[in-house]
Amino acid sequence: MLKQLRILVSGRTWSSSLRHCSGFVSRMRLVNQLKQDDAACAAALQTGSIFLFHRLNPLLQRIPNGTFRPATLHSTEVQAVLQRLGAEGSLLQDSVLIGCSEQNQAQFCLDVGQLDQAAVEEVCDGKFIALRKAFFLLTGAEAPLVAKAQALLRWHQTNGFCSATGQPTQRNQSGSQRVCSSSGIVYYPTMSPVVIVLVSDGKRCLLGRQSSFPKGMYSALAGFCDMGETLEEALCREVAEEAGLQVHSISYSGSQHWPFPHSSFMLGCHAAVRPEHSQLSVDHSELEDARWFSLQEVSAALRLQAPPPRGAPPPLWLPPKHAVAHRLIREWAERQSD
Ligand SMILES: NC(=O)C1=CN([C@@H]2O[C@H](COP(=O)(O)OP(=O)(O)OC[C@H]3O[C@@H](n4cnc5c(N)ncnc54)[C@H](O)[C@@H]3O)[C@@H](O)[C@H]2O)C=CC1
Ligand SMILES: [Mg+2]
Repeated sequence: MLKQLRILVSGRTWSSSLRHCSGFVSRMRLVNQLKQDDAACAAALQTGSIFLFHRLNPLLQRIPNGTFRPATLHSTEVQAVLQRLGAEGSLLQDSVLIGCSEQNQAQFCLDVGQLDQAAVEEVCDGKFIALRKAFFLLTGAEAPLVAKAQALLRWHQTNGFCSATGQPTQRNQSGSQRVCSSSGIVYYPTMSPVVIVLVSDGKRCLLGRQSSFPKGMYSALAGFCDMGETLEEALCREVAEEAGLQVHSISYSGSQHWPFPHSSFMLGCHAAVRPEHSQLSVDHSELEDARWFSLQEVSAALRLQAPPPRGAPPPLWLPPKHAVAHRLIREWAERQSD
């Protein structure tokens, strides 16, 4: 492991200090070092693994048990693909650092949108699949990494110019920042904070749906935080706006990065309303519908394994397992059953 680390950081002396660190600590320190040190990051790219995208769609491979995983190629394999398709080898340098594997191998992502999609798919034995669909197909732990990769690639594709001077911005080797070539202003990737809350009246939970959701799907209420708001203020405002309710007893559950529509930082909470104040007044400009659901209805939806067949009347359908909304709904159902 140390030998590998030394190669990755081109012999920098700090690698010896990692000898006493846990695997997790050494990985975090390696990623932090690679963000700051262009030469070390360029060296790590030569031995790293790469997640490929085509116009922000990740490359997935079907594995023998019928499930999907993101295709991860060694950088030498990506170079061979580029060569075979007649692309510039320097395209590899556009790779963006996304993390570090448990084997201390640096992980990158690269968008090959300028190459012919079908040709890359054939050479790599995979398919580029829209992230919304890929999110339902990926059951392993890689889904958050793929989401992070897409978010970073999108940020680079849309932040090529300084919003103060209009001049081009240049990225560092890892892609952790961009700097305006004229003013020196430094830009970092951004996320929008979103509060998401499962409201309960003690016996039932409140779920809503937007018209853009798949038929039958309901989720916890969510909304973007306004500038200057606390998490609690944003939560109370969103529930008041969308459902006409006043909540109390807010408790934090967990967070997640969510790549849609761009890059949101979801802050998941539970909250309560008094049963005598549970009369809904739904804002239909924001939500197509919002309703109270019983434990029985929610438990049945949690047991569903596959989407409802086309044409069948849709039962209650919940967001995918790795969405924080799913986690909030499951937590509520477990507490009710206790
Ligand atoms: N991971 C999960 O479990 C879930 C994630 N979500 C995500 O939460 C996000 C927010 O939920 P909504 O009910 O749509 O929010 P919302 O209730 O705040 O309404 C969306 C509107 O807010 C405005 N807005 C304010 N700041 C914005 C910003 N930074 N970016 C975009 N729009 C902004 C826009 O006018 C937009 O149409 C959604 O984009 C959705 O993808 C929603 C439910 C479940
Ligand atoms: Mg909303």
